[in-house]
Amino acid sequence: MTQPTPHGDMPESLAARTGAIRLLAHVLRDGRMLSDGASGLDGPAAARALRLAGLTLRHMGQADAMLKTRMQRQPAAKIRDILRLALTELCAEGSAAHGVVNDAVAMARMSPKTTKQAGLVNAVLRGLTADMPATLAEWEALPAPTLPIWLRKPLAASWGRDRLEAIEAAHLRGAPLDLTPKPGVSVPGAVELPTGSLRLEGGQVSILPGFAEGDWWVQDAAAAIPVRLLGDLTGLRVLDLCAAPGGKTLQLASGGAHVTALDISGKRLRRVSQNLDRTGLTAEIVEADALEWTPEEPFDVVLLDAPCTATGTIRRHPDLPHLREARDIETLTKLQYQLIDRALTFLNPGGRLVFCTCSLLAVEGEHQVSAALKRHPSLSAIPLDPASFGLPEAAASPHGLRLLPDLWADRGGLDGFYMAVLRTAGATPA
Ligand SMILES: C[S@@+](CC[C@H](N)C(=O)[O-])C[C@H]1O[C@@H](n2cnc3c(N)ncnc32)[C@H](O)[C@@H]1O
Repeated sequence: MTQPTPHGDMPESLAARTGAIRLLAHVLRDGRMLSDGASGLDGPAAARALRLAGLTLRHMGQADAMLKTRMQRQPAAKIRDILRLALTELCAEGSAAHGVVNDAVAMARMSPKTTKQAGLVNAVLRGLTADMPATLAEWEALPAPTLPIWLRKPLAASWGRDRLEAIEAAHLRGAPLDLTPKPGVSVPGAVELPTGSLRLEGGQVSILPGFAEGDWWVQDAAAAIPVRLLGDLTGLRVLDLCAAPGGKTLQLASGGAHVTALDISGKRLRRVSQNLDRTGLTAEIVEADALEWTPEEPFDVVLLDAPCTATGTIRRHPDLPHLREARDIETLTKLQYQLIDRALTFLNPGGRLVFCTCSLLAVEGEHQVSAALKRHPSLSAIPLDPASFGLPEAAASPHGLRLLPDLWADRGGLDGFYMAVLRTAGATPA
């Protein structure tokens, strides 16, 4: 007799695949992020569903190219997702063919709307799995998936075609698990990067040693650098202006600063509070629109990790190219410029503004800082030497540091980021 599972009578593999199909629909048709966790599952099946949906989004270009030659007409959207997932599992994961095909057919049969197309799913997948070596050779010979044209164009213009292709290859490889440790903390099995972050291949975060003790937090190695640019933080009054979910707030507090963590989103600020509780660190939390809020006293440092397209995090979030649009750039760059000007009004004379964005686009990084320096002639950019922060020379950039995901390919890469430190005129605070 079949034992009941946490997913009713469904085995975990079928539950995870069903969850992945649900997630693909959320991203591709409802425009929701994968991280909204809408698979309807929990525990290991939810984690597997999320991983499968992400893998399918990463390889969607290849799967679509292969499916196109095998079907005369476009099937229903859900059937297309079932086939994309199956093909990705077969070719990119090397999953066992019988399980993949049986579950794909079972998923097609689950709904009256798609059950009639179960035969098509079966025929296409049986055809592909009949000669797996040939199918794999065809998959391998396909061009690597590319970014949407609205992103490719500006990236090729800023970084060149070779670099663009290297970035796209890095997106396909995915990302390791990076941790930012409190001073003196190490994690068994983790490699220490020259920038100070600890790197693991992956794993369930909440069962890693030191999680419950709050010894570290999850933060991409690139995202951990902006705070490191500030050096000693002891006793400084620091405003983390767009703080949630709080990776940089934790770094600032752990470095001995008096931190005010402000964000417009109360929901996201709850994550900052949870992170502070777990790590035993403290910061004053403010829920406000930075463009309207005014502090009672100025700050020595403002860290502005501005809202942006987040295109630097595509290797972790393969849903982003499907959710963002070219028109987002204009809205976000306008907000970034307003936030920079607002942030400068919060500083003491001689105070420092760290501006950073996890974007691949120069308009959200280099151009913003160049324009701010022109608008405010008394502002200066503090020169940053990549080597002083453990980074390769390729990270050198006008006024700041530019990280792209193809850097450190042999170590597992980095998210894309731009960062600069600007100083206002006047006395330097102690
Ligand atoms: C890139 S995220 C910040 C990530 C964060 N610094 C970290 O390291 O975890 C940008 C944040 O800006 C916030 N935000 C957007 N517009 C804002 C505004 N007008 N005022 C304050 N926060 C804003 C968003 O809610 C979001 O949490």
